[in-house]
Amino acid sequence: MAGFRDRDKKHFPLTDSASVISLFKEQIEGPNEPNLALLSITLGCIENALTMNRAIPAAEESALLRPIFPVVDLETVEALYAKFETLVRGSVDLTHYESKFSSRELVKKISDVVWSSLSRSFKDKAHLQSLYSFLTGNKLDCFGVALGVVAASQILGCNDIHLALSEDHAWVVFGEDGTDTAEVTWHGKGNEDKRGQSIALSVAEKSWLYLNGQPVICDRATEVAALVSAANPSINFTMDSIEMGALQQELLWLLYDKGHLSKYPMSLGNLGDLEEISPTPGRPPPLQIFQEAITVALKHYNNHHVYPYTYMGGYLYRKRRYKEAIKCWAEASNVIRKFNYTREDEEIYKEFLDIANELLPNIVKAVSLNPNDRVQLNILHNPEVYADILRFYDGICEWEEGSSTPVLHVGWAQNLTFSLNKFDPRTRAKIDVGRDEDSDDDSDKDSNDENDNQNGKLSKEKECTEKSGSLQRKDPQQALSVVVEDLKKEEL
Ligand SMILES: CC1(C)CN=C(N2CCN(c3ncnc4sc(C(F)(F)C(F)(F)F)cc34)CC2)S1
Repeated sequence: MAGFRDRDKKHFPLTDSASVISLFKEQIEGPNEPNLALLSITLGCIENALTMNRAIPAAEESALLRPIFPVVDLETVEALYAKFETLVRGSVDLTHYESKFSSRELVKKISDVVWSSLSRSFKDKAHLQSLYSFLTGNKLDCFGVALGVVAASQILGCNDIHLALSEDHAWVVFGEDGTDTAEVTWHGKGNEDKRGQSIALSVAEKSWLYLNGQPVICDRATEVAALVSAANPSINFTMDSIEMGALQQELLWLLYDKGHLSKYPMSLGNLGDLEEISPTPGRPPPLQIFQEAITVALKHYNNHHVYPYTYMGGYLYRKRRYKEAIKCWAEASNVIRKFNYTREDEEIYKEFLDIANELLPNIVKAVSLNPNDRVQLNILHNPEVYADILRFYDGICEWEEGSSTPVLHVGWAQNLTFSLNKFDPRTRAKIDVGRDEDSDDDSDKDSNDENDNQNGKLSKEKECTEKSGSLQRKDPQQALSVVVEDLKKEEL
């Protein structure tokens, strides 16, 4: 049972990042499980002090120089913790729930306790992810509600209730073997919340939002990693708190060294981004951390996570390593093609739209401006790069196939042709799209069709042929130009 123990209290008042690190270190090392409410309140209090109302009036120029780490008093944290504990224990009468393991009704009740305390103001601002925000402002974002439910569960002694994380949604798992699932928060804008409902396999099977049944299932230490990862050092659109970013970075390395990021690709991505901003001496370079996230996704999540590839692709793009960035985006597309697009997948749609309609065209423009740039080895004459761009688009076409909602529109086609036409025709002739030689025995293809049909996904050949006449994918450029024609017709 979590509680605010004397061993926790001895760290206070927290006066610098070292004291925060030692509090988290002791909490993670045990012997008791880390107290999520205590850590979320504490980190939220520090984030609030370091990022809110930081507009520095010119008169206080010296403020820019003076260290501003806030002092976190025991009284402040203890009062907020007691408020949360009173709310939770006062609202949930555990005598109504006799079972050793949690029931769906109990999970829904705990979710209702957090939910009913929320103010109605809009919830997609920053800094709404901690219990500090909940207890001082009755505001939480969708992640914060899920974390609050798990922190409340811990206070109630429901140690089977744990956080489940996809790349854009959070829910809980519970029950005897931890495989029951329940929505506890909302998702996106204008979607009715489904709190209390299970993440039925039918929904999870093909949608990116639920990662096809491959979410990150947290234990208490991974839940600490999630609340640390969710910390937000930004002061405003253009400025970050250096102190908050450094604290988040040190906490992530503490969790990394204890193995608590080893099944959490996004937290490794966050760490890689922080290392790019401010490298820690003696630690691996960002690229190695991003590679580790990809390896985790391959090993533990059957390569169903997109973000490990877009973390690395974004980094390589910023370093102007365009050939490698495009390779990463082709790999990201190789993941998304396994899903069917649904209307709640907007976040990843925007990610691919940005790559296709901003980043790729920027690269093609940049390298065509100075074709003799030895560094770029003029990627417009590199058949591998051209093939990767085709793979990138092919994955998005396959993502759309069998989906309830269309993905592509003529804007995509315009950018597609802009990017592809910049490649030298001889280069385009050099690639092999791996089309099958005309084989006599079509049985395996039929069986493929059959399997594909079962998953509601027609085979690429069949769908592509149907979509664009008797196309035999002789020439990829022809294939794409036919798809482009179709899209233009649809637009008219
Ligand atoms: C390559 C990128 C565009 C750069 N940042 C990315 N992030 C930033 C951090 N981020 C995250 N980083 C750590 N953990 C989580 S859990 C989570 C979520 F499940 F969606 C939740 F909880 F609903 F918000 C999101 C998320 C979301 C993805 S992906």
